[in-house]
Amino acid sequence: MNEISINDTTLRDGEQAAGVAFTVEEKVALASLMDAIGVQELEVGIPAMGSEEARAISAIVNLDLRTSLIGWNRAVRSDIEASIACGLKRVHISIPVSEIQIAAKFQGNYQAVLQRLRDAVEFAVDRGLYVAVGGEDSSRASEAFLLDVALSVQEWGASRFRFCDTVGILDPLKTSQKVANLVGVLSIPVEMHTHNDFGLATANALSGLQAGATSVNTTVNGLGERAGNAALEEVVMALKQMYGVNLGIDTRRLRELSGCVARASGFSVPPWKAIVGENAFAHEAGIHAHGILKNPNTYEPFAPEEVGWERRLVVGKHSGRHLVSTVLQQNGITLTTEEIATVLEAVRNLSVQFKRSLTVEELLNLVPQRRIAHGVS
Ligand SMILES: CC(=O)SCCNC(=O)CCNC(=O)[C@H](O)C(C)(C)COP(=O)(O)OP(=O)(O)OC[C@H]1O[C@@H](n2cnc3c(N)ncnc32)[C@H](O)[C@@H]1OP(=O)(O)O
Ligand SMILES: O=C(O)CCC(=O)C(=O)O
Repeated sequence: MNEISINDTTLRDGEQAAGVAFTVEEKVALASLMDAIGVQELEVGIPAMGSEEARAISAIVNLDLRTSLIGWNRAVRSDIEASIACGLKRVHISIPVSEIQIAAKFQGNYQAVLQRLRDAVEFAVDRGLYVAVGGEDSSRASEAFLLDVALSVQEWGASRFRFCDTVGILDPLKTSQKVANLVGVLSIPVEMHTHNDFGLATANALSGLQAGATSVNTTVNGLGERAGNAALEEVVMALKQMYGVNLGIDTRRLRELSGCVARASGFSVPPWKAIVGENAFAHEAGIHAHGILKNPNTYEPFAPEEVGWERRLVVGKHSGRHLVSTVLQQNGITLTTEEIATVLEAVRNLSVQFKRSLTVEELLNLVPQRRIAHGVS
């Protein structure tokens, strides 16, 4: 793979998730944390929204972070002026490229789309801005028109083209073909923007990178429109672990970042969420726990500490005698094989009754009293 960089859009597409509204303070805190962690670029929001949004973007600009900051704009001069007013030096200009979008927004007039885009790109380039262009709904666009738009903006002075799978309808193979075609004709870098409507956002983002894209839009926790975007933590860890690409991001703080975004967005992370979910490194099942106790690599793709977690072994309905006896021994109790079997039976019954795993205290309460006295003495 080529050199890759992250352009995280938690503060733009992430915040577009229905029901999410960050305060100025939250946007500033999240930008600062992502900067501290080493995310290379942040799409900070939409200056044309004005009021609080513009205030938040200006406040982030004033932090003078190491990370590059880019604002999202329509192909409209006043949007770009709003970005300039916030102090941004980099603008992303979006334009619909599929037939369905152009019909809905530009009465099917392709020439008008190109004209408006040219006007916006040249307006921004003339003002000395770094200009990136996004082909909204690239995945449903005709290949000829997509290439026409991408080559045109390259000629007009844009420095990057974003391939958007706006409604998340691609699979990794189709993504690879479409992105390879684009990369093949462009000399400017291609950025991936993928949505998760079929649960393929991360896979498609990685596929685009393998096909030659060099920048990727992510959001923390996969937050974003509808089913969300490619998750920062998934893309970063997949690149690191599967492809040996280290982006220089402090992955040990990914869990902390996830918690901050969960709190600010008001949406908690499901326990089974890859990388940052609370069960990502928890083991209850007997066969798994037995394996983990011998060698954690049996059931963990990488060490939990790498992303800020600790391994958890929990006793519950699916546990076996190895885990139960290990936890008891850690608490000074050694039981006979028969006694372990009895405790295990009780663990199963209680877990079903409680509909959850047991605390260590609850496990100890299942041990015959005389053994506890014996074990502790
Ligand atoms: C796929 C994506 O995620 S795209 C990003 C979407 N994000 C958002 O919409 C969140 C922020 N949006 C907003 O705050 C508002 O929509 C604003 C400020 C951008 C515009 O607000 P309003 O003027 O009230 O317009 P409204 O949102 O109702 O309609 C969108 C207008 O933008 C036009 N438009 C949509 N995309 C583009 C584009 N890429 N370039 C130029 N014009 C566009 C629409 O055709 C419509 O124009 P019209 O008013 O002439 O019919
Ligand atoms: O940047 C663009 O052009 C649109 C990005 C986007 O949010 C999308 O396509 O879903």
